[in-house]
Amino acid sequence: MIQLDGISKVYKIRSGYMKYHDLYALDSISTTFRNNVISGITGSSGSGKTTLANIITGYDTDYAGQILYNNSPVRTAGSVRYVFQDPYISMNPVKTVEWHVSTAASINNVEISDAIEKLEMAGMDYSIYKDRYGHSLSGGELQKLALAISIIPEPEFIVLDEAFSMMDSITLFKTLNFLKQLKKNISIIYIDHDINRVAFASDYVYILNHGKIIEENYTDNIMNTPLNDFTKELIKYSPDYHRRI
Ligand SMILES: Nc1ncnc2c1ncn2[C@@H]1O[C@H](COP(=O)(O)OP(=O)(O)OP(=O)(O)O)[C@@H](O)[C@H]1O
Repeated sequence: MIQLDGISKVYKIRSGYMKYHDLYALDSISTTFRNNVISGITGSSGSGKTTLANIITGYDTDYAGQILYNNSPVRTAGSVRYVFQDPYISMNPVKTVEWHVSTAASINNVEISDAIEKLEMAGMDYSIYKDRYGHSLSGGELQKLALAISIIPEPEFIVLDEAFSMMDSITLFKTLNFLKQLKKNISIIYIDHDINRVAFASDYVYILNHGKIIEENYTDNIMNTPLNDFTKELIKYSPDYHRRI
């Protein structure tokens, strides 16, 4: 369980010569991400999703408020893994798939056969991909590899920040269904700006707007009886063939 208590993140934005104003990327967020569920976070561009992911994963430590990981302010090493938006940054382009998998296995003291199994579960055939270099993989393939690497150590939580944005719809469908198997062992925070994708994958949904959680609820409640006007807009304007103009 990850509990956030009054998390705020302020950027100083230059607004003229020697003049600055405060931008609240996150504004006093208090909530809980429970174990063994898929928690979906959505909201418009700039609403604070990546900022929140950076803080939960310990990537950004410059914030106000407190975070508790299973009731402790100290995050156990490796207990929360982060899958970034951009796999071209997180995966090494001049190393092979075999190198990525074996390195993740040895760093985390995992049998190579178990690490390969994780890759296969994430939808990559090891025998086909093992000699491929990072630079030769497509964005979607790299994103599958990044997901597999994140689950090799069996962390308590993974935080997926737009981590499947380059996948085609069939691969995405299979990957989101795979998350549903994963959640038995790994708790998941899934961030996506598309509320329909978040609703498809998640048990519980958090709506971020201007750095605040303006609504959170079980997925069916959010999608069928949204309370906040902004949530209603996110649903209304999410692209859907049946409502095309
Ligand atoms: N390093 C920075 N300096 C100043 N402002 C920043 C910085 N990083 C983010 N911001 C601002 O903080 C706010 C939240 O940004 P964040 O990247 O968390 O949004 P987001 O919801 O992830 O957006 P997107 O869906 O477009 O990735 C935005 O207004 C952004 O411009």
